[in-house]
Amino acid sequence: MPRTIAVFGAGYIGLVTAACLAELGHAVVVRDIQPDRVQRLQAGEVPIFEPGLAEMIARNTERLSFTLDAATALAAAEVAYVCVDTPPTVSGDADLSRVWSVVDSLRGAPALLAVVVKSTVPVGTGKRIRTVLNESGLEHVGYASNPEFTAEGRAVADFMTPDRIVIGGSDQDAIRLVADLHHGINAPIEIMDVASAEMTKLAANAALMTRISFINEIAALCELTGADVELVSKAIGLDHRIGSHFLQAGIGWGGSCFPKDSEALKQLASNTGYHPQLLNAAIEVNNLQKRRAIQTLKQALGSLEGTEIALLGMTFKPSTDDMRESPSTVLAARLLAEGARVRCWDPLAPQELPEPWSQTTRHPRALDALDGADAVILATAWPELRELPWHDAHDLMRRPVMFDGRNLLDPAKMRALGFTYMSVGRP
Ligand SMILES: NC(=O)C1=CN([C@@H]2O[C@H](COP(=O)(O)OP(=O)(O)OC[C@H]3O[C@@H](n4cnc5c(N)ncnc54)[C@H](O)[C@@H]3O)[C@@H](O)[C@H]2O)C=CC1
Ligand SMILES: O=C(O)[C@H]1O[C@H](OP(=O)(O)OP(=O)(O)OC[C@H]2O[C@@H](n3ccc(=O)[nH]c3=O)[C@H](O)[C@@H]2O)[C@H](O)[C@@H](O)[C@@H]1O
Repeated sequence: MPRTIAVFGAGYIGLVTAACLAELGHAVVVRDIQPDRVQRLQAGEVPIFEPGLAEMIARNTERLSFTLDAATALAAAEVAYVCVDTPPTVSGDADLSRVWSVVDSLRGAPALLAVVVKSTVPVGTGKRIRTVLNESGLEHVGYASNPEFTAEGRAVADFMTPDRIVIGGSDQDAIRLVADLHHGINAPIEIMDVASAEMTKLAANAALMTRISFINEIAALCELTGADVELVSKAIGLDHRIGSHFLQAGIGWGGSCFPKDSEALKQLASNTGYHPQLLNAAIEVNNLQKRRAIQTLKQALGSLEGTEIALLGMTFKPSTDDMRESPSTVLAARLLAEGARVRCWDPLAPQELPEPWSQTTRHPRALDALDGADAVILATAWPELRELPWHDAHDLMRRPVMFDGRNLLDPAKMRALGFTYMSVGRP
């Protein structure tokens, strides 16, 4: 049955959730606190890039609207979806201030049946929200946790065809309501208590990032022993007990979630007196991975002082414009600190970026960034980089030195073109 839904937060998750719920037939009002963002959405502009999102919003305009005003969003809403950001505080714990601000705005909502939290939150948050709802005269309103597992760059597809839908709650009506909102999606629905749903989200991300750090550690051992991590990764992934996903070695994981969620889980553990050794190791391997890349380049060039380095790929992964916690940012900062000049290229990264990017030069074409460069780092696995005319690039570069941080290119071919070619965990 179609419902009326208020979605709080018009970011990557809020917009995808709103568009997909509208696509499933529900009427959705999205509320954000950024006037510029809301105005652009009202004018039919989509402020973030996510494949298929703009098209989905465009074909559901009758069922989708955008507002700055919480009361307008809640006027007829039967469900309030919380999709606001939960960034780290200075202590590394998740900052829940935006979640509390949404919960505060729910008082007096006339038609509300359930509050659903999709934002990633520490275990125990739902229990606290339940208490606050009860104290706000909303004891009749149900509560559910419905964590999100979509990955950026494929969020719309992931939402519509998920591996599973997780619903945490103790109120059967709220659980049924959230399950019914997903009518039309063919996926197992895992129903559990709120704390387990909150932990499922953090544990899923921790499992994925631990796998990447694991293969990056194996890559380091491959470098020391002459083995090839790409062959090893493929062969171990064929074991059905291991599986092939998230075993791609490279300069490490970044993004809006793995870094902050690993830190939040670590602090959650520390706050309960537990020392999360495996998680700490996964984080440490990831931090070292980016520094190892700079070390490798430094050894190849002798010194980075005064060199011109082309940094190709700025976003934390391909098919997104998201720069949050991108490994490229650490590479750019380290290169600048070593005295190098950095010229960068990316097809989707925003033009306006915080430090250290203003100290770099941005080129619209990868070949322009390579012209006269002493070395190139491939930092994001953009498919265009595979197609680049590397023969021409070789001739344009002052010194044809390459660090392929995503193992995108064929070492033998690049060496045959005359490159001093280095990658992650391959001879
Ligand atoms: N980005 C992703 O791929 C995924 C994100 N998540 C989780 O989803 C949550 C949201 O993440 P993103 O969408 O990436 O964040 P985002 O930063 O892109 O979007 C958050 C939006 O919420 C708005 N906002 C802040 N306070 C508000 C309020 N009181 N009322 C209405 N809107 C408000 C902000 O202005 C912003 O537009 C986070 O907890 C994140 O961990 C979970 C799975 C995947
Ligand atoms: O909680 C979240 O926000 C989301 O975090 C990740 O999604 P996302 O960060 O969008 O992107 P991923 O595809 O997971 O990549 C994360 C990082 O790991 C790196 N990565 C990924 C896979 C791999 O094999 N190797 C590797 O280095 C990527 O380059 C990227 O920097 C999870 O995949 C989603 O399930 C989750 O919902």
